[in-house]
Amino acid sequence: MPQALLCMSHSPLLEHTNPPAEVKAAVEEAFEKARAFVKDFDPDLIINFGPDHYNGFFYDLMPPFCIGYEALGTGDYDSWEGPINVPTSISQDLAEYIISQDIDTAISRKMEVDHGAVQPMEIMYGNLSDKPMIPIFVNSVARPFVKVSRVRKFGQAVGEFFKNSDKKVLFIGSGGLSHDPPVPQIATATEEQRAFLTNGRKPTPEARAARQQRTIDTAIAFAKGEADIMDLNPEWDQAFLEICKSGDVTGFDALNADEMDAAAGHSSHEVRTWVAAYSALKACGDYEVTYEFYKPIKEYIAGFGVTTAVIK
Ligand SMILES: O=C(O)CCc1cccc(O)c1O
Ligand SMILES: [Fe+2]
Repeated sequence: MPQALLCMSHSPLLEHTNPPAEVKAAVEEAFEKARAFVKDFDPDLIINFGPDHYNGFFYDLMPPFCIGYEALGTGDYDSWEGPINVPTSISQDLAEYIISQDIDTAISRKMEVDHGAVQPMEIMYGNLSDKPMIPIFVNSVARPFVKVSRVRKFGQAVGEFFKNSDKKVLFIGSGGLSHDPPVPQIATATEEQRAFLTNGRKPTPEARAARQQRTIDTAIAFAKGEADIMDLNPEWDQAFLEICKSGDVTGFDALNADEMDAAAGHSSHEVRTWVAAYSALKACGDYEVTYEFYKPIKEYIAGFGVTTAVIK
């Protein structure tokens, strides 16, 4: 059965800040195009490569990759909260296949996934309880990072597993492109932030609300040119989109984490989810990108991209 791909940026600010009406309309149109694509492809199974922002994964135990056997949404920023419809036996077979290919992966029987992982599914389907989905965590904020070539090989192994599947599989990647939202980094964290990054699971409602308000305030200031975060980088984003469209996923290998921090912001590493998804699709066959949307949107703190692709 065939495979397809949807990669898109996410932002918890979609419902919290107000870009100009034409920008909102353009984003809504991109979502509509993506929904039509997904509806037309009508997958049996979703393989969802998602990041996490210290809602499900912390420095008490930080794997580069983790396959969810069972999972639940953390509900941060009013995202999906509670159980997700994960086909556990397929997750298990996938993990067994990946390690048989000399690629390591963590697994979780209770994986917690945040807004970053669930937002594409919420936009496509409105819930995470109907369509079967295997959540795959790809570490995209917490150093140390594996090389991008490793993410490509991990994605490739996932793709190979589904190449001859009897199910129609949609690979989703969620995140990016250039952006630098106010997520603390371990290297520059205060004592209080270090404690949160290591042990911040199940925040109090007050702590969660404060964190969310800080992001919203930063986005509003950023749009006015007044925030102390790095600018978006449309040139970097376009170059990344060119690699996606080239069909040569080894082109991702040249991405380097230090350079990405400097050029595209400390959350640009979320494109690792795209690298994994595109590499998975490529393992199933030569692909073509059938739709691309891109706009740098300060109110969402995101170089905002949406792409779809199919096997040629
Ligand atoms: O509070 C957070 O954890 C960061 C929220 C956030 C903001 C803008 C773009 C993103 O991709 C994102 O995840
Ligand atoms: Fe994010």
